[in-house]
Amino acid sequence: MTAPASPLRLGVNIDHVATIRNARGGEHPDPVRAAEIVAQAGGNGITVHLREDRRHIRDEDLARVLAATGLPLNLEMAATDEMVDIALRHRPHAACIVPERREERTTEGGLDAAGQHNRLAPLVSRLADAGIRVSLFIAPEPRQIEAAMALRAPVVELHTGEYAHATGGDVAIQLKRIAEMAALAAKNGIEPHAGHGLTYDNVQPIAAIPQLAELNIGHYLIGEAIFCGLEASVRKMRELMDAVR
Ligand SMILES: CC(=O)[C@@H](O)[C@H](O)COP(=O)(O)O
Ligand SMILES: NCC(=O)COP(=O)(O)O
Repeated sequence: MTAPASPLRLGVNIDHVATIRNARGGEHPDPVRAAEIVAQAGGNGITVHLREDRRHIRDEDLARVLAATGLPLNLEMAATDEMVDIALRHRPHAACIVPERREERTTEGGLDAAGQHNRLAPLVSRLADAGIRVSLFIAPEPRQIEAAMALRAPVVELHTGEYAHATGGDVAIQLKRIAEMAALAAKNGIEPHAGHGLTYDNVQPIAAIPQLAELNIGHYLIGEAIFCGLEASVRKMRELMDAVR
């Protein structure tokens, strides 16, 4: 008999509220208001990515977003001393280490945890020693899960971008990779999360993977919010996820 799947949390990435705000350089729309609406709509967490170039979320947003709701904050950040210092000052619930290339349009791949053990180990320790739950945003590959184990990361977030962009028979191949890596992570005591590029149309096969504990979804929800409002877009995503768990 298979064990029932555990509840699946929805973390809402509000970066692109700040993208729109920054387009005009003022204060509207405010990511704090977005965080409050996510809380009302049944989101389980807030995710923000403080990019090195500050193209959306900015330093001054962090304290305000943290104070806005009782929801846990997942701070996505590059593996740099500057970002670790910021995380230690703000003490978010979780810090998700992501790869960053200044010129990229979005986070195109996973963190090469396997190839950067020595660089990542002291950063992971500093965060963990401060009581911050460390997550590694990795491609769904066995060697990256093994690297997360070696780094004693309690969480991995599996990059779903290749799945989201797949077509035809490749969709099932990419889904299988994610399902297998979620199972491998869970078997080894690591809590698997997933995210990137998820939409109403592609979320359910991912949400049905029983080991996954959290999905982080942003760009699509903020885009849909333009048409139906943020509360409605979060509620609809929640319903789609709940329908398969
Ligand atoms: C790591 C990740 O997937 C998120 O940060 C998401 O991509 C939103 O930020 P960008 O759109 O700036 O990549
Ligand atoms: N880590 C993934 C995330 O936070 C949201 O990614 P996206 O839905 O904006 O592509």
